[in-house]
Amino acid sequence: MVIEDLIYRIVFDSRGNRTVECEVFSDEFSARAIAPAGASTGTEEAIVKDVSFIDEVQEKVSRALVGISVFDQVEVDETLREIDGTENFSNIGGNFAITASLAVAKLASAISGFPLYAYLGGIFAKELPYPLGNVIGGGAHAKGSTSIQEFLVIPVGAKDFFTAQYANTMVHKKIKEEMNARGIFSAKGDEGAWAAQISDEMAFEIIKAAIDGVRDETGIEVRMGIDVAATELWDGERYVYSDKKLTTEEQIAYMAELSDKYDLLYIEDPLHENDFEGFAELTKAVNCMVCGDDIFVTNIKRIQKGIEMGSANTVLIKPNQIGTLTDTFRAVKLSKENGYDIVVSHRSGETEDETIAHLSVAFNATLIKTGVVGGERIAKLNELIRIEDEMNKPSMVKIKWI
Ligand SMILES: C=C(OP(=O)(O)O)C(=O)O
Ligand SMILES: [Mg+2]
Repeated sequence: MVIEDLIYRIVFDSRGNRTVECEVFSDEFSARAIAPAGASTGTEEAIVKDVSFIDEVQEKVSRALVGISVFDQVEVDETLREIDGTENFSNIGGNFAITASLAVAKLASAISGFPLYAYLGGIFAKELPYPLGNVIGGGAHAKGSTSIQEFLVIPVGAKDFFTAQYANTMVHKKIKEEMNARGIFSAKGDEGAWAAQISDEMAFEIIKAAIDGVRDETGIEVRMGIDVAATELWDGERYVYSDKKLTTEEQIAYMAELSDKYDLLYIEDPLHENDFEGFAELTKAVNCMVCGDDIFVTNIKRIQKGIEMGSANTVLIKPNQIGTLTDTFRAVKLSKENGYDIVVSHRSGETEDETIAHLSVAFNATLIKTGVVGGERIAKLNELIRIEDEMNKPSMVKIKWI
């Protein structure tokens, strides 16, 4: 079965921005994928091409891909790389490339009759990731709120995915109650996390109260994590918070202190995107997941450098950072072969596209980072609930850090 037709159309994302959707056709089958968009993007990410180039890109991509077998994902992805001709997809755009790549995988899955997680992950893909839920947010996702971009929760005590997501929704609700009780006005940021004019310290305290409440009511243990998105704080010399400026050494000490004080299970981007040494120093100093997002950008060259230097122990996987499913898979493979955990992640600008739910299962991710509430986040979380329902006796992944 070959790709018979490929079209792009412009649709909208959760921030109301225009984005591209790719739809591919073969026989009576069709499948589509939509590009998400970041706000705190890594410098080395695949380039996002303006949607106004849609006709030109469609002409190039469809001419190249029509006729290729829907089951030859590597050929499809290498062809996308070839017609682009650059490392970072600056020609056809990573957004146009990833949507074609994922749409073809979804088409192949539809034709094969296997759900995408099974088509990609095989019959032994039977473990579900824990949801890493964003409950309080600031930084580039909600200016005027906290300096740390994301305060995250992981319901490690839940025995199944449904209960895990349920626990995260309880924490999210309790945080609102806690803020109301303290007279703090809050609204929602880009990812559905609560945004408020509070200090980072206050955010930790509020979340602690909320997860204690959930434990008392349900017996489920919930741990905390953060995405500092430190590149956004770095001014070239220091990390600039609303209430302090820290040197690299002070930043590392601060991260270690937070990890101790709040028993953090997860710290993402604690240092700026080019500080491989700082990442390595912190990874040695703490006993939790230290995850690289902007530093690795799902790119095997940068992940390889991190592995050699001992930077981080976890890799954030965002398919649109690298531009094809094949390169995403290579990033996952390299990370895992070297003992790194992986976390499959949404972007702050999202849509109803649920593909990453399947990727998280196919790739046996430890966590899926995709918010807690909001239609575009719930699309992925509910898909995981469906996957759990449809699987015969799935289990949750074992988190080696607990
Ligand atoms: C999801 C994130 O944000 P963005 O999509 O804005 O890069 C992140 O930094 O992990
Ligand atoms: Mg991040």
